Amino acid sequence: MRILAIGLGGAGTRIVDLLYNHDMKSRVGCVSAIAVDIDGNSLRQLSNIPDNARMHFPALDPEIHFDVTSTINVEEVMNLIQKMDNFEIDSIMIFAGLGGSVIDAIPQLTEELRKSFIEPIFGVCILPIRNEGKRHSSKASDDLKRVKSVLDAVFLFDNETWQERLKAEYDQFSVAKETITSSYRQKVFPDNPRDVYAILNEKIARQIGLLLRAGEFSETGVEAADIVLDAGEVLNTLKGNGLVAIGYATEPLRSSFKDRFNQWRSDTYFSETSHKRATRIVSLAKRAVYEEISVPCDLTSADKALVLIAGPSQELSMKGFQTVRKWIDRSISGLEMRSGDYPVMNTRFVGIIIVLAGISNIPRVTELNEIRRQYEEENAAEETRFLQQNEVNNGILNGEREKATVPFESVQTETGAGEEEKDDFDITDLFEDEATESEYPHNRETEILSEEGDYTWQDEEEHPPYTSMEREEDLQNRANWEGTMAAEDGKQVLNDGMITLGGVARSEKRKEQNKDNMISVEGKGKKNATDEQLSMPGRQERNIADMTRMTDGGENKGPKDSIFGLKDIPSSDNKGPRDSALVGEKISLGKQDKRPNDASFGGKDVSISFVKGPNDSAYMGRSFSVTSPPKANDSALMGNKISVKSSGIRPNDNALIGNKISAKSSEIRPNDSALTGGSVHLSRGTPKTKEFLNGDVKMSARVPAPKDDLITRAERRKNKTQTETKKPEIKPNYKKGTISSGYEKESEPEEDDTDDGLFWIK
Ligand SMILES: Nc1nc2c(ncn2[C@@H]2O[C@H](COP(=O)(O)OP(=O)(O)OP(=O)(O)O)[C@@H](O)[C@H]2O)c(=O)[nH]1
Repeated sequence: MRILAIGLGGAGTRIVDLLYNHDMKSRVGCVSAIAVDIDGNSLRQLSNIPDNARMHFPALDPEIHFDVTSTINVEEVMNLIQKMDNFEIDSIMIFAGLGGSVIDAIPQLTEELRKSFIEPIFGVCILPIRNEGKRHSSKASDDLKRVKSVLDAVFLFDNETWQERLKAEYDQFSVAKETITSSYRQKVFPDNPRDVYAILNEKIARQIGLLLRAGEFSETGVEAADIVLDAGEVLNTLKGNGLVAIGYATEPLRSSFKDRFNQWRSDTYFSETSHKRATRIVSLAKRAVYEEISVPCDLTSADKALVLIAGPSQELSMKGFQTVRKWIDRSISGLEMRSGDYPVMNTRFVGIIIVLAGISNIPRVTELNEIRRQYEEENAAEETRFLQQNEVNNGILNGEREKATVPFESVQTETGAGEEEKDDFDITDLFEDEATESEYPHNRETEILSEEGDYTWQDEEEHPPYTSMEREEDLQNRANWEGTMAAEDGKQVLNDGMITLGGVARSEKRKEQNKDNMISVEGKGKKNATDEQLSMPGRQERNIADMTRMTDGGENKGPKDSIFGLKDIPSSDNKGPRDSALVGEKISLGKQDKRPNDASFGGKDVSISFVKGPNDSAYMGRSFSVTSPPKANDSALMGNKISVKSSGIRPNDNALIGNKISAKSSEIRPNDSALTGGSVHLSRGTPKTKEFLNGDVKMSARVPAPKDDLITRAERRKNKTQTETKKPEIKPNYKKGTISSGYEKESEPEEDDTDDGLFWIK
């Protein structure tokens, strides 16, 4: 899927920078990137996005109030986008950190983009870490509501979850390696925020990048992509579906000499280990959904899903795959589930990607909303107290001494005065308080309060403008978080130059208040093991998913179409399967009254007799045998081995493509450039072309002669044979996976260049 990636702010630009880097390394070229920020320092530190694609909009004076939406000139951004050499894109993706300031530009930017692009616009948004403070989390909650309402879908990635998870993983790894003398093998979780972000960004870029690269080729014409996935499949899963999460889990395959040797052992060996391979796919899927997911969520609240498995074909267990499909299909609340398997040769990994779209239950989002609610309540209480205190002060200034001496709880609390101090109230205390409090940015609210007499930030949809003062506080909170992270390990905080800290001084008291504002959300238990799983509430009135064995389709109700597959599909049932129903290693249908309609057949061995002909691009697989059907019309037959017997009507278009084609007793010959393949056998043809037939192409008696390319090709082949030119075997460009939109492209053998699975699928 080709995208225009727009990075906004520190988080957005850094992630897009990395995504762009991965894209260049993979030589696929499906990402066109620009970075927009108000922080020039952060922009300068990017290392991959070209300079002319970085846009810096400095605030006139960061110390005074500035509005991000007017600071960032959206028209200039649009000009740059239009000037860019934009290839045909399938969608636009905007990357930004929730709770930051630059994300405020999304609504405006989206509005402009929609004027020029009809492609869907998605967001990739980062949820903040808890320690960044209540105000930050509260703004993140507001931001999410706002961007969700203007974008077609929003991918979420939770910094908090992933930071904890990776830290636990690193800790576990270091403990495990303590016995090893060479310290360089120890992985230590960094305490520098920049390095933490770098690790998190790597995860995000990998999850998103792999999904994008699936289905793209390198421009050089070299078959760099092993997976071809129709971008439409991904877009259909995402579009109009609110919040999206991606789960991505991989497992390295053992590559000892013995294992390599075992690859050449008999089929019996593989059948013995088939259960093991199936279990691996299932456990990878569980990991992808429960552990390695961009934001932990309730699977049963998802509306749509997309499942892809990839790896060496002999390791991809169809049984495991079908079990996973069935599990996901039954678990999600919606009905749409897409899936595909992608055999990738020469890789040492097996992996799975699971995309869940339209999720309604994401605990972290609920938590942010709750923090926002609490924060607003606290703000309201504080403002009320402040107003009351102002009134008291005014009373004192007006000489109303008695009014000032009225016991006032909040004043006592603020000053820490005990009961005995009640009578010794000193007017100077109030002035001190006033001086201290004057630093609090309350002017606007005070005005509102004095006018309306009550606090009015109750409207859920009303978002108070994000002032530069608030921004400074956020930055301060973030600095606290950075400090805390370092302090945990007793290490010095390094100045990473990545995040510019604001320069507005605050009183000690205000800092204390900030501390109070820090949330104390019920902490997650420290993860001790990586296999710890989230336990999500199960869905009511659903069968318990069978994760280990193949499950029957269900009692009296017919199984969903997507459940068909595997070895055999019963041939006696007259009710034809509906949709993309037939996927499996071996499919056999006989005497069906009703033809299967859509792109129904995908599998290794498909055998169909006496069926009402499938009409679309129905047959795709390795080996086909079609007996006496009405003609297959479109580009129907594609596979390694195609055999058409007694066809009443010829297949017309570019119908036959495969390694080995055998058409017997065809009454009418295929006319167009119909026959393409390594080995073509037509019987009952006219003898006149015999002189041209050589090598793999044979024609006998009564089939009308092919008059198109075939003759030329046969002649060419003959000449080549005569000059003893060694001719490489002709292979079709595409080899079928198991869904209609998924093709495996055969690529040159290529060694993995990393051991982390990053480029094992390009
Ligand atoms: N994963 C990840 N998250 C980041 C990164 N930088 C910042 N964040 C998170 O994103 C949130 C927004 O931060 P930024 O993107 O730096 O904010 P901004 O939009 O540039 O606005 P400022 O508030 O001016 O910094 C922060 O609260 C962090 O939680 C990063 O490089 N990677």
